[in-house]
Amino acid sequence: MLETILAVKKQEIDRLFLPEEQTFKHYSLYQSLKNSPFEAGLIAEVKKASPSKGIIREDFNPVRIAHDYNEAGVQAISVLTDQHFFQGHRDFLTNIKQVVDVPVLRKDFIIDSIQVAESAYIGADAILLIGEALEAHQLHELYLQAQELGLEALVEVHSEETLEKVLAQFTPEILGINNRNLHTFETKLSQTERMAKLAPKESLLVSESGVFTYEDLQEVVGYGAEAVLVGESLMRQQNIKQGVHNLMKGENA
Ligand SMILES: O=C(O)c1ccccc1NCC(=O)[C@H](O)[C@H](O)COP(=O)(O)O
Repeated sequence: MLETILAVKKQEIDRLFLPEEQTFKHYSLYQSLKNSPFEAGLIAEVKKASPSKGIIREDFNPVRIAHDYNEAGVQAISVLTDQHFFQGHRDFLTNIKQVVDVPVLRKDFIIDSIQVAESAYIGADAILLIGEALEAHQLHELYLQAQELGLEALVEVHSEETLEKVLAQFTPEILGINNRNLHTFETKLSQTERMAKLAPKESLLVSESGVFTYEDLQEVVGYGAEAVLVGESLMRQQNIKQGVHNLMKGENA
């Protein structure tokens, strides 16, 4: 699946145009996650559909969802901007940026410098860079480009092999462990346990995918995660604010 997504992404890049320049207020993802009042920082995702689950939320108003996340006290909002596989759009991010005062992460498959520039143009505070999608030197170049443009990067890896490859090049400030294997879609929270042992102490560790409940949150925090990235579980909640509360504090709190 990852190869298919990247092949489509390359075609999109050939047709990509930059939108008009706008000014946006910036928020730091790292600082926001570090200062979370919960047991871990929460990056709450705006995600209508996915290759592994199909449509996740029929009643999908991205700005309303992001507004509710913001009111619920999340530390950051992740916005899927990929259209083809996730039914996202880059305009979702720009529109969301107008109504929230937390950092906004652009969730897409970034493999080219023009997409990093585009991310700054559309108002992202941070971008996702996927270790499995890039050579380590390319990833580092895009990371440095993002920094020059005032963006942070969440550097995501799934396997030990990819983590070693990235760390041989540089130490990311924010390191995501994706519990989902992007080739098979198998998702195990124990991936965070395995990978946390190899992660540098200096990196802020984010556990991504497959976190559904407060018990799941406690499990990955126990493995060393300082933040979680959650999509499906929150997107299936009718009441988003209650969903954030239940996830971060437990249903009986
Ligand atoms: O979610 C998918 O099916 C997927 C498939 C292929 C590549 C990436 C995919 N997801 C991106 C993500 O990393 C998740 O949206 C994110 O970590 C949240 O996961 P979840 O809480 O399990 O929705």
